[in-house]
Amino acid sequence: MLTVDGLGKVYASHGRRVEAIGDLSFEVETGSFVCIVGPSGCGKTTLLRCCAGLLPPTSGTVTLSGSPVTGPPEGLAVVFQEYGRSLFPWLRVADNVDLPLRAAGVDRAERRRLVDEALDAVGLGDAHRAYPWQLSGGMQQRVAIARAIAYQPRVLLMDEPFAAVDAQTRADLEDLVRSVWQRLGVTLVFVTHDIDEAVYLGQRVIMLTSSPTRVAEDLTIDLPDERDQLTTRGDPRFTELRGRVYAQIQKAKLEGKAR
Ligand SMILES: Nc1ncnc2c1ncn2[C@@H]1O[C@H](COP(=O)(O)OP(=O)(O)OP(=O)(O)O)[C@@H](O)[C@H]1O
Repeated sequence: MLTVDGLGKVYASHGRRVEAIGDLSFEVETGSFVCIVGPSGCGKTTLLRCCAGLLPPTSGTVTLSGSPVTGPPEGLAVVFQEYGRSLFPWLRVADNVDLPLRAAGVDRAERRRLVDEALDAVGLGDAHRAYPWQLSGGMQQRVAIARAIAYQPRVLLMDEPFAAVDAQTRADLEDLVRSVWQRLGVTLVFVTHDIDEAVYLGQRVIMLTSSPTRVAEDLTIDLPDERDQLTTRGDPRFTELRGRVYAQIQKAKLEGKAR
């Protein structure tokens, strides 16, 4: 279980004070898939960074399986939006995927197996020896996902990972992430500004208000577990759910402007 309890974050530098997160509390059950949406600048990245132990909260706590998160916890992986900056350009694809396993002290044979398996899973079984800059944006993001999968995390945090790829690649990557989640049983927290994506992917969608951020609504996505781009997105219930999320985000934006 990942628990965010009374989380607050204020950035203060050079005399400027930004209350990015007001007071956030929610729980993510082990093995579940939760999407987080909210207006631009409402603190989604800040929230993920606090969950990943990369940023200390100003108030409140994040706990993972009962232990307070005070630094990057073991068994947690993050996939960021900027794949271009998250891969090392001087390392080949396989070495990029291998890096966290090496750091974790996994033995050589096991590392090779995990790297092969992860690259196969993302459809890059033939790209081991390529450099990241030789690949398209979508392929680079696949490498970043492979690196996270190979590490076999218990918790995977994804921060707008498909924002910079084209629509077709994005649909493929969405399905890839759902299949990885189903196969690995990982706890997945996925931040996106795309309402349709959140409803398509998640079992729950947590909607945030504008800064200072709170939970506006925590919506259960009661669509069948087996999802595909055509049937699911054509389901009248999908349209209802996306309408509800859209209305909530519009409300949050208007309230943000009125503040
Ligand atoms: N390092 C920082 N120092 C000062 N202010 C910051 C810092 N990082 C973020 N902020 C501010 O905190 C607020 C929330 O930023 P954050 O990036 O978490 O939002 P977001 O919801 O992820 O945004 P977007 O949807 O546009 O990606 C913004 O007002 C931003 O300017």
